[in-house]
Amino acid sequence: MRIRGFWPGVVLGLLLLSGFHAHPGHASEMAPALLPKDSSEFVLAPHVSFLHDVAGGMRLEDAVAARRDGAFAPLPGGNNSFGFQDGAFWFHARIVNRDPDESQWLLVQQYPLSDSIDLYALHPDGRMEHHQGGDHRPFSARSVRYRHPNFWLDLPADQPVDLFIRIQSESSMQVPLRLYTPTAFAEMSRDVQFGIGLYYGILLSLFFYNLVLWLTTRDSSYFWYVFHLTAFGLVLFTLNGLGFEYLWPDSAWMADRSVPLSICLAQVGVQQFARRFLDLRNRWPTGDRVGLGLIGFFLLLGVASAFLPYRISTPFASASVFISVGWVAVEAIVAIRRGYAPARIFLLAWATFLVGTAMFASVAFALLPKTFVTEYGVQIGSALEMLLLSIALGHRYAALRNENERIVRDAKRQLEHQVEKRTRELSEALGQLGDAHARLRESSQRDALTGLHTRRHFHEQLAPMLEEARSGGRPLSLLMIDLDHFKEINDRHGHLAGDACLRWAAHAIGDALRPHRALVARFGGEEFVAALPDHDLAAATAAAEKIRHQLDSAPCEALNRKTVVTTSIGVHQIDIATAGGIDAALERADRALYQAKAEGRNCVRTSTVAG
Ligand SMILES: Nc1nc2c(ncn2[C@@H]2O[C@H](COP(=O)(O)OP(=O)(O)OP(=O)(O)O)[C@@H](O)[C@H]2O)c(=O)[nH]1
Repeated sequence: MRIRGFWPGVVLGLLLLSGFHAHPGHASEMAPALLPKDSSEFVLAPHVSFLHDVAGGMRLEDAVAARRDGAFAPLPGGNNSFGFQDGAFWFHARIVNRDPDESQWLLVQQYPLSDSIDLYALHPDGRMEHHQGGDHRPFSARSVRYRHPNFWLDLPADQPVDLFIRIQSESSMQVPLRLYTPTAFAEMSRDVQFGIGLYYGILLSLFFYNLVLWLTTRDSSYFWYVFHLTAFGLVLFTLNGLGFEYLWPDSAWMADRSVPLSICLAQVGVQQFARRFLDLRNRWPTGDRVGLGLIGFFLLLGVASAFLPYRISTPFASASVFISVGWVAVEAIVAIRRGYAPARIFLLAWATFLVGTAMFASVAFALLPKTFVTEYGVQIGSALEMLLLSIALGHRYAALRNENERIVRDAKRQLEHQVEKRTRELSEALGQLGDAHARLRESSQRDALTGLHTRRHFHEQLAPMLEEARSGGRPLSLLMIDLDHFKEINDRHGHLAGDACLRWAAHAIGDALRPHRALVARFGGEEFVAALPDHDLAAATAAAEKIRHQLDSAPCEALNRKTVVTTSIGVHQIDIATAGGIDAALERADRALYQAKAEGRNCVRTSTVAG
């Protein structure tokens, strides 16, 4: 596989843009090319002389005459490349075939982009063969269906044949001419086709692999990788002459435009892929803007190359490639310095491509010997580059996935922490609410003035006490306690003093009944009620007496005044076997109290009625 004239062609093209001209004064007769016996291929360059027909109007007769006049000159420095030139070039070589067994030879112009090639073979017997080739002629016109222009030559043994070759081309002017025997050509082209197939096979498998990855992940990096790979593949396809052979065999227009167009597309792909892969927008905004600028430039140049002459658009696009390629390397280095690990493989990939290309260019400049690795540097370098970029994409994907997983993990941990905190706060609030509720319940069960239980709470508590007494077969008694002549206390000492006396009496009752495990409540006004578990009538009466005595024996000291407060108490033992209910029992105790009041107050009376 030969790629005459891509990177080295570009460099040479730029160097030689000014062009070489034959100087008639230096004309010399070249030694004829002697094809030795048993040879199978032959490089023609050392035997080729040339004439630059700047106006392009010379005909064969003129060229023959000019050669006779010594106007043809040897190739400058043996170099068969002239860069971009105006007009036409005439080349001449005299060939003498020394092999009587091999009269059929194939002349191959190993540069696929020449526009028009006219080959004239002048035989000593006056016979003249004329062949035409180049990518401005249909592909089907070629002697052999091959990516390089080629021409069958009849070279009878020991007869000098003068070859005059006229080349006119908008692309670089190159004449890497080689002669092959049919067998040698078949073997050479088989090996080359195998190499080409291998190379595009690698590119195709990477293409489909990453295409599928793009379709499944929808990560645009994969798309731009595939774009870059396709466009770069197209550049080589075009430069190899395969574009003309397989894609546009009849289109001279496409043959001319495909080189600058594919170069521009490849650079758009490279820049866009680098922007996405390195995430320049976030990592290096200035670099990102320069990348965008380059994309805009190559897009414009791509469109312009449809109209610009090939000799302007191609060298311009090729020279711009150096800036673009260098810039990508700068972007990768900046990304690495900013701590983006996947950019290392990216840079390595880029380096393999650049080294491969540099090796290839060095061969063209004769700086390195021609070996398999150096000659196929661009292919090896670019295949390695594509492979490494594919690996880099995988790494980048893994890095992104790990980052995502880390974010999800962190978010989950934070959420758990939050939930834990909120649960703690909630249970604290619930605890406080429970306390408040308990306090509220307690306060609703207590009488505000005396601190004793309320009548309602007494009712609620008495029911279970009664039930307990019933089930245990134990006695339960009630006391109805009413302060005597309390109205008088209020009237005489005022309501506040009355309140103080009520509180005092309540405390005294509570203190007196504490040893009795009694349930004590304010029944209303200056009346109190008490339930005494495990007290029969006698025990309850004794407790009542204790209360009555306690109040009677010590005056209430309220508002600096001593007030005697006496009390009347009615006692009733609930008949737990036949009791009709709480209200009935309370009424019986109340009746006993009434009796105490009626019998002079400050005394204890018991209920005689069962129930
Ligand atoms: N200071 C004060 N007085 C109250 C309170 N509740 C009721 N009283 C008073 O207690 C008095 C009860 O009067 P009565 O029902 O006539 O009974 P009494 O004067 O105690 O006479 P007897 O019960 O028949 O001995 C009324 O004057 C009520 O105003 C209270 O919370 N504070």
